[in-house]
Parts: sequence; structure tokens; C-alpha cells
Amino acid sequence: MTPPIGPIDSARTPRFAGRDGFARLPRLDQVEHADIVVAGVPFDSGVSYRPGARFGPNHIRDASRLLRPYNPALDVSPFDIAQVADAGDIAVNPFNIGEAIDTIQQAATDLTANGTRLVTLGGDHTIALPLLRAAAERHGPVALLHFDAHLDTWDTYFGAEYTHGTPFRRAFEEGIIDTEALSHVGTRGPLYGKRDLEEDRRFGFGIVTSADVYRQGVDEVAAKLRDRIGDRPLYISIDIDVLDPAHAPGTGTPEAGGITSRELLEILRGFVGLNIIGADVVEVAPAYDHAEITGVAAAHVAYDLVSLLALRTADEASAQGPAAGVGADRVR
Ligand SMILES: N=C(N)NCCCC(=O)O
Ligand SMILES: [Zn+2]
Ligand SMILES: [Zn+2]
Repeated sequence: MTPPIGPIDSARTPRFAGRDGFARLPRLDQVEHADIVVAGVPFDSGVSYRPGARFGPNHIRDASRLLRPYNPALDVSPFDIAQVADAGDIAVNPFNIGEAIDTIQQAATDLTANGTRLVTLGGDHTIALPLLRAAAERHGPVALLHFDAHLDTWDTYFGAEYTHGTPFRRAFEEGIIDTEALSHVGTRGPLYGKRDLEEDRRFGFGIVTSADVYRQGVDEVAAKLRDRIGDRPLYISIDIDVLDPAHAPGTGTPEAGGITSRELLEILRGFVGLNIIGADVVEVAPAYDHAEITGVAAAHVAYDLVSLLALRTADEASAQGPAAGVGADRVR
């Protein structure tokens, strides 16, 4: 008699990994090919303050159940024009940040091997570094749009180089981001000193503060960012704490005076036509959430990112002609 199949081994796969279906999409193993995959990274061993973002991916998936297939703001049905699937969670070692970073980089490389575009649900912001490494392996140094209350270009915390406050400094040092096209959007709040800003500028970042978004408005901000990026391969990293705590209380390092979820979504919608190659939504920590406010915001942000990627995928497919067209090799 074959032995019964037991529960998942919690010593190999952390018990906070698993469970299916962003936007009730099929799992990756249920489709022959995916143009876009959504994957979770339940990792928060890089945080400086409140922990809990390891539970972010499934919270966002839970909150994504109400998403509908047509996106009127972009006039697109993303799941009709591209095969989108949920790849589940990348199971990472919560006790070894270096190993976790390597695991994430390898998984991202594997998931994008055939030109598939990846939207990652975090997890804390540490995960942006291996995701950028994987993106740069494929595309060379990438343009970066970083939505966040924080700069995340600090050097170390308690001597640690790999944390959620340091990924973009490491990315600069590694030469994997294009210093001609780096922008933070939504920054605000107290810093450790003026030097934080001086160093950040030296790395090549431009800053659109939360107050700039308020004063200039979303259309002007999106237009300026579009100009700076041009047709470069673009990675978009969204720390949910870019939103005001009123719009995203469920996060680890909240700062007052943030942008609204409407402003964030409207800025993103201004990026149609950009060469977006990947994106993440990080720092959702459900223990501090109420009524799924943060989960719903993150789910909608991820949905608009998927919509933008789907539009880009369809554009590229139609430029290649009908034989390579979206849907040509798909079982539905
Ligand atoms: N990436 C996020 N969410 N926060 C970074 C905050 C780093 C600090 O505690 O100074
Ligand atoms: Zn942040
Ligand atoms: Zn961050």
C-alpha cells in the first residue's frame, strides 16, 4: 500500500507560505504558458520596526477576491488579452536573509525565463534587491520608479547590509539600476540627517515628495516621470506605506502625510505605453490592518500593474504579428 500523503513539512516550507489565487486566477501549473505571473514572497526578516509583512501575500490575495475582469480606468480586460496566473509563494528561509535573497533571485529568474513578466507581492522591501538583480540579468540596468514614504537607500541597520531600508543603495552599488532614470515618489517624514538626501542624490535619484503630488497633481507628476523614463526597461516598486496611514494602516513603518490610494492609482494609469518589465507591491502587514483597508488598496494597485503589463504584452505580441499573438498557444 502506498503511504498516505501527509501535511506539508513546516521545516522545509514555512507554514506562512501557500494558498492560491490572486484575483481568482489560475495557478501557474494549470496553464501551459503565462504572459504575466503574480507571485508572493512571505518574507519579513529584514524589517526595522513592526514585523508581519510575511503574511502580506495571502492578505492581498484574500482582498483581491472582489476584483472584476474589466478595468474601466484603462479600458482593458487584462485577463482576456494576456494569460495571467498565480505562481503561489516563493518559500524562503526566514532565519537566513542571504539565503532568502538568493532564493528569491533564482525564483524570479526562473519565473521570467521565457519573457514572462512578474508582479511580486511582499513581503518586506528587502525583496526588491533580488527582484532587481533578476530583472537586470535579463534587461541590463533598469529604470526604477520607487513609490514609498521612505528612501530605502540607507547604508546599514545595526551593521546589517540587507534590510528593508537598504535595497536601493545595494542596487546602486551593484550597478543593476540605471542611474539616469531613478525616482522616488511619495517620500515624506523625518530622516536621520540631511546626509540621507545628499547620498540619495549622489546615487542618481530624483524625488517627487508626497507634498509634490498634492501641489502638482497626478497628471503633471506622471508626465514628468514618463519623460524621465522614456523607453527604458522599467521596474516599479511600490511600498504600500507610500499611502497615508488612513489609506494603508496595515504596514510596518507608517508615516503621516501620505498620498491617497486614488492618487497612486491615477499616477500608475499615466504609465500606459512605458516598457514596464516587472513590479512589486510590498510591506503589507495584515496584523495592523482594519477592515482589509490596506489589503484592498494593495490588491487594486497590483490589479492596475497587471493591467499595464497586459497592455504592454498585447502591444508587443501584435507588433510581432498574429502567429505570435496573445492566445495563439493557449488552452482556455
Ligand atoms: N522600507 C520600509 N517600509 N521602511 C524602511 C524604514 C527604515 C527605518 O526604520 O528607518
Ligand atoms: Zn516605506
Ligand atoms: Zn520601502
